[in-house]
Amino acid sequence: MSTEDGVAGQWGGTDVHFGEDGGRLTYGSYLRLPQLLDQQHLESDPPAHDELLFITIHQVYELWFKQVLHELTASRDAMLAGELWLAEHLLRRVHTIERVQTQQVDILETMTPQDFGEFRHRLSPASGFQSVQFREIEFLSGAKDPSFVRRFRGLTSVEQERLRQRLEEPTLWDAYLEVLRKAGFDTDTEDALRHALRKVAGDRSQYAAIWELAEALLQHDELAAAWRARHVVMVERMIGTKPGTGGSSGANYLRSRLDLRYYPLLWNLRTAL
Ligand code: HEM
Ligand SMILES: N[C@@H](CC(=O)c1ccccc1NC=O)C(=O)O
Repeated sequence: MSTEDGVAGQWGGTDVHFGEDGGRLTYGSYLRLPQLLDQQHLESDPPAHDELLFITIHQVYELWFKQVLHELTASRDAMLAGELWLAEHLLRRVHTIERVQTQQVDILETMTPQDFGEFRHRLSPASGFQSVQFREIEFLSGAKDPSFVRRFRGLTSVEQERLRQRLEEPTLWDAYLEVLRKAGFDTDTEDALRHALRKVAGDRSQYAAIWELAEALLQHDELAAAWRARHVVMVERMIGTKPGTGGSSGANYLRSRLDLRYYPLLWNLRTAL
């Protein structure tokens, strides 16, 4: 038996041509690989070896941001529809993606400051500060800050519209308040809300789903904070105290954002437990 016969036998004894079922869908056409793999264009000339890594890492971040927005939007809508198990299930998927995103910093840190320096000067005034999806995640999570929209330079009208929409629509926190109201809690004042959160925390057998949802929100908040902390340390390693290509003070600006929390009341609750 020839090697060819052996392979054919293994796959059912017929002459199989993988992915040629009437010339329809293939792996590459389904995943749009010709398009996807043609989107890495270096600014450096002659090409700096590490610029491909820099572009790839950022593109992977943006793909995960797209997925995170998909899941967070659905989680918010599940809360509004009273489907608490689904809201929690989707948030847990988001946590897993967020952990991977923070770990990706390890890959970028295999680039030295000297090798980054070969193409960094070509990037100005572009910067991660201009990531629309990153800002959408912040807004949807609960940290709406319209001043970021004003500070964006060079947004397309589609991007502007996406951010405007995110500023208008309910956040994950708004949806959680709706969950509390449906369970009979008063959420009109901050005091009433604190009282509701303490009550949920104090009777976990009665409010299991509502408590677990709050824990999943807090986890999302903690993982976002972990990414910010990891990013700023990477920045110090790469560029020290140099100003950023986006026009900010660099690491100093990023440090000013480390205290950001999406759900301060869930953190304050800890002191009262
Ligand atoms: C060599 C690696 C990196 C360096 C040196 C760096 C540096 C910086 C600096 C200095 C800023 C402040 C804005 C400015 O440029 O003035 C910034 C902001 C930002 N960067 Fe990076 N960055 C790096 C990698 C990344 C990666 C991989 C991502 C993933 C998407 C990212 C996302 C962001 C975001 C979202 C902001 C805005 C943060 C905020 O406003 O809170 N950065 N970065
Ligand atoms: N802001 C960085 C450059 C940088 O990292 C960057 C540049 C263009 C697009 C995305 C970037 N990533 C994060 O800021 C710097 O100042 O070195």
